[in-house]
Amino acid sequence: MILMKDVYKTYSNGVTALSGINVDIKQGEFVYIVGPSGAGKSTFIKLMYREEKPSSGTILINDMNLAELKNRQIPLLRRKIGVVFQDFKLLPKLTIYENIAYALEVIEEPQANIRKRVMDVLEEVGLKNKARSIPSELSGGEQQRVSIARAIVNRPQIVIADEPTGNLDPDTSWEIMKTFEDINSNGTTIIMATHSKEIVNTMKKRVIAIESSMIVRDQDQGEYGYEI
Ligand SMILES: Nc1ncnc2c1ncn2[C@@H]1O[C@H](COP(=O)(O)OP(=O)(O)OP(=O)(O)O)[C@@H](O)[C@H]1O
Repeated sequence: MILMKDVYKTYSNGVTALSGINVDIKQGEFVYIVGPSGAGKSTFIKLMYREEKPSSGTILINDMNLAELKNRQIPLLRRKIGVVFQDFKLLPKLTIYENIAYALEVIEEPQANIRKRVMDVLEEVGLKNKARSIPSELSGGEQQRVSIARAIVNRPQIVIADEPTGNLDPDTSWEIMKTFEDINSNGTTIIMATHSKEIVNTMKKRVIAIESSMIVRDQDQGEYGYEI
């Protein structure tokens, strides 16, 4: 379902962020990406949703080869993948409803379906009563739940998250992790970069560790493995 074969990524400034990456992630897996700052985790994630292109190698997402993907095909990929960021990336002037509806409008979902789909997903994350609020009226944890709702409103097969609890306190982080577990229990693949030792060690999922641009560990029911 997600396959990387001999993937390299060197940025235009000459920094090699990934070298010789080989990985195979099956539908329904929950995978943590761990490793020191600057190791290449965000780059690994950006390659999967085609924010960045590999310098060489093959990346297959459901048989779609991202290295060969044309720009006009990117919306097709984004229907399969939802993305959640540390800083939420909500549009500050739009309501919660509009923020989520926007994700459906850009993929040209028929208007008639949008209202029901947005309200359904807001119910799933427990924020139906916040539909008319704007992001600054919500707590950090609520804003992150909105961004998760936006990521899953297309019912993607894969959700990728780059340090989604990085700006949240421990209790709120656990609520967010519960939401990700619920999404995963419906068969959605989750790939999450994190610096949270406590979360990784408690959840006992597959752990891929990246150090200095290479995968140095790939364990089922793995541990965080670093002191901080
Ligand atoms: N757009 C870019 N242009 C040039 N170099 C970059 C770019 N993005 C990242 N890098 C470099 O690539 C390397 C890997 O960065 P990356 O952001 O993937 O690391 P990371 O493991 O996600 O780090 P962190 O845990 O701090 O978020 C770093 O040396 C970084 O400076």
